[in-house]
Amino acid sequence: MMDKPLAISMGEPAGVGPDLILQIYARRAELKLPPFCVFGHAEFLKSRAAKLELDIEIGSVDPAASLATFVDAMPVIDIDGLVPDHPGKTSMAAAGAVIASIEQAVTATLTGACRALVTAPIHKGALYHAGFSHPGHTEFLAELCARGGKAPLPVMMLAHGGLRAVPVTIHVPIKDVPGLLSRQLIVDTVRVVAHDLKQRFGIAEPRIAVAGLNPHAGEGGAIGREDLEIVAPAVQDLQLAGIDAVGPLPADTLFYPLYWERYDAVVAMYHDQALIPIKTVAFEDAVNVTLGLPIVRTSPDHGTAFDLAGTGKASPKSFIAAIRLADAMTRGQD
Ligand SMILES: NC(=O)C1=CN([C@@H]2O[C@H](COP(=O)(O)OP(=O)(O)OC[C@H]3O[C@@H](n4cnc5c(N)ncnc54)[C@H](O)[C@@H]3O)[C@@H](O)[C@H]2O)C=CC1
Ligand SMILES: NCC(=O)COP(=O)(O)O
Repeated sequence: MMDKPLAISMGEPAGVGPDLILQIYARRAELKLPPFCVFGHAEFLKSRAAKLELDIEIGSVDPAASLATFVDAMPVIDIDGLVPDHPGKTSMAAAGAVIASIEQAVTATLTGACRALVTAPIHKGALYHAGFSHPGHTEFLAELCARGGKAPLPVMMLAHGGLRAVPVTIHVPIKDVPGLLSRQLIVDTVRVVAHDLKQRFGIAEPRIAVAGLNPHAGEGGAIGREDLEIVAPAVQDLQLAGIDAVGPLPADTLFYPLYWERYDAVVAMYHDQALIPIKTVAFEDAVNVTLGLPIVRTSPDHGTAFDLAGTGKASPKSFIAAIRLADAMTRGQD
């Protein structure tokens, strides 16, 4: 596997993803980065590199040729389509190439041509507008990994060092969260977390904290009954299955460092309950990892940052951390 490149999907052309890919490639030697290839639109990437005044070569290749090319030119697996270079301005015309770059990068990773996938941010609103029917990468990747069979349960995890936060429900309206939460979904999600922390992060016996849904985890049922009726029974099921899970714990105090540091992951009930704490303390460094897939996928924690696209001013730190984590998670695989 070490002789395979990482696959990077180019993300939303109007956002900072392409800028960061190009800037990071320009610093590949200084940062001692593992070789990667970019699934993207070569002419567009050349245009953005020129805007950013980056003096780099871009070579259109296939994944197999990427390792040799990486030293002298950024290897690009060229995606067909029309991709205008307008930082901060989405184009319906580019949606096809954005989606195809993810699809082709997943195929290359599933077939072993690449060793892991790192995705640059997409603009979900722009893709929905163009007819994309998946809420985000996380759910789309599960469908692509199904390869005609049953899709795995994809689990989003934001990680920075020992702080790992997982939402049980992901890209759903907040009003739907209580109805979507079920004992089975919590059990299945925590099982995936426990499995992948063992297999992919080398944590022999993961300790998992499960947050309650309601303030103060429902205060014994007085402030909402979901914690009593759904979360607590799920935690009991997990404990009976030999998983070191505790909860429901009050979500507001759970992210106090002396509290979360007792656990290898915190499983929260909805997107913002998990992501706000980690983005507050580690926005520039945290990485988004999708658990539950047959491939390793990481991503920077931030989005398309249209206000910074084309300026060269976006921080590359989370993207670099995503590359390093994908590398570390697949190092030593055969
Ligand atoms: N993995 C993915 O594909 C993700 C995609 N998104 C998408 O991104 C779009 C915009 O989302 P927002 O909520 O506005 O979040 P955002 O992360 O794009 O921007 C939020 C704020 O953080 C700043 N920021 C973001 N990245 C930065 C960087 N690397 N360096 C310095 N400052 C940075 C932006 O300038 C902005 O002020 C949405 O469509 C969302 O769905 C959001 C998160 C992840
Ligand atoms: N806020 C993180 C996020 O929405 C990332 O979603 P995905 O595109 O990685 O599924």
